[in-house]
Amino acid sequence: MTPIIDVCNIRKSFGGLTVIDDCSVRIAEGSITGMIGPNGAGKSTLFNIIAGSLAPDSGEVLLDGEPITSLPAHLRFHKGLLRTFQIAHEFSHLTALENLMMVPPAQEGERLFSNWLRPGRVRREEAEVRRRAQEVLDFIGLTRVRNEPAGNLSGGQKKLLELGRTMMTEARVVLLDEIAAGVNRTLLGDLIGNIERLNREMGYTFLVIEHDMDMIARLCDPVIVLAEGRVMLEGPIEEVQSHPEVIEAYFGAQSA
Ligand SMILES: Nc1ncnc2c1ncn2[C@@H]1O[C@H](COP(=O)(O)OP(=O)(O)OP(=O)(O)O)[C@@H](O)[C@H]1O
Repeated sequence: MTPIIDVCNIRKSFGGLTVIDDCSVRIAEGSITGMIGPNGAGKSTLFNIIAGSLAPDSGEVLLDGEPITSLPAHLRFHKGLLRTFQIAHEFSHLTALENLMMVPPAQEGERLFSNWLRPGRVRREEAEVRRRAQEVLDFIGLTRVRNEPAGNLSGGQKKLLELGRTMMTEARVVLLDEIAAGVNRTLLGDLIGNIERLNREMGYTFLVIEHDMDMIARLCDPVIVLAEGRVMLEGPIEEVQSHPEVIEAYFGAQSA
């Protein structure tokens, strides 16, 4: 397999507590890889280390074979590695369409100098961004609410819009952290359908942390089980779900 993300021997402690313990993970290009594990297993910490919002104590993260361990999150973003975020508070008054239009980095319209020197070009680029944003709304099925402030959207619609924001960039690897939480079943179906289409039609690789096992089962292959900051097991969901140690550590812990 060709790993697009290669996490090598990562360690991370908080105070005296070792949270990620010599952990190595490879994410295959073009996969939708799930990550599960009991509460406190270190999933979010590892995510933050991959996304660049947290520095490991040691170890290396590679993107396409290139070390990115010391790159800040915004530079990883420009390389196509990004995570979805809740629509930030300051964007909640902007419409769904405007939220998408805010995404492209280095918009010409934001540069005073180029505004002044090349207003025609700025207008053309803005029209192009608007057209792209409209296409994204059509793709994710939110055309109906294009002019609604994002703050008025339902939880599920906000998640779809977050996913849409990744389509306004040159995303290659998208990290999804608990996006099923608080989403009704119908919209969850839309969300899953869109993730599959982005994977199939646009070649996105996804890494998905999720407590919703139904979503993991429908979407992810392989599934990585993290426990106590290490990979306990990796494989297809059927294999993972029937593994005695996983039942004990994860499903046992959940049903307890
Ligand atoms: N900034 C921090 N400072 C101190 N301890 C932290 C910090 N971030 C995480 N931890 C601790 O690290 C451990 C792993 O947390 P993490 O959030 O990565 O686990 P998780 O697998 O994502 O859990 P959950 O499924 O509950 O979200 C926990 O014991 C948590 O309390």
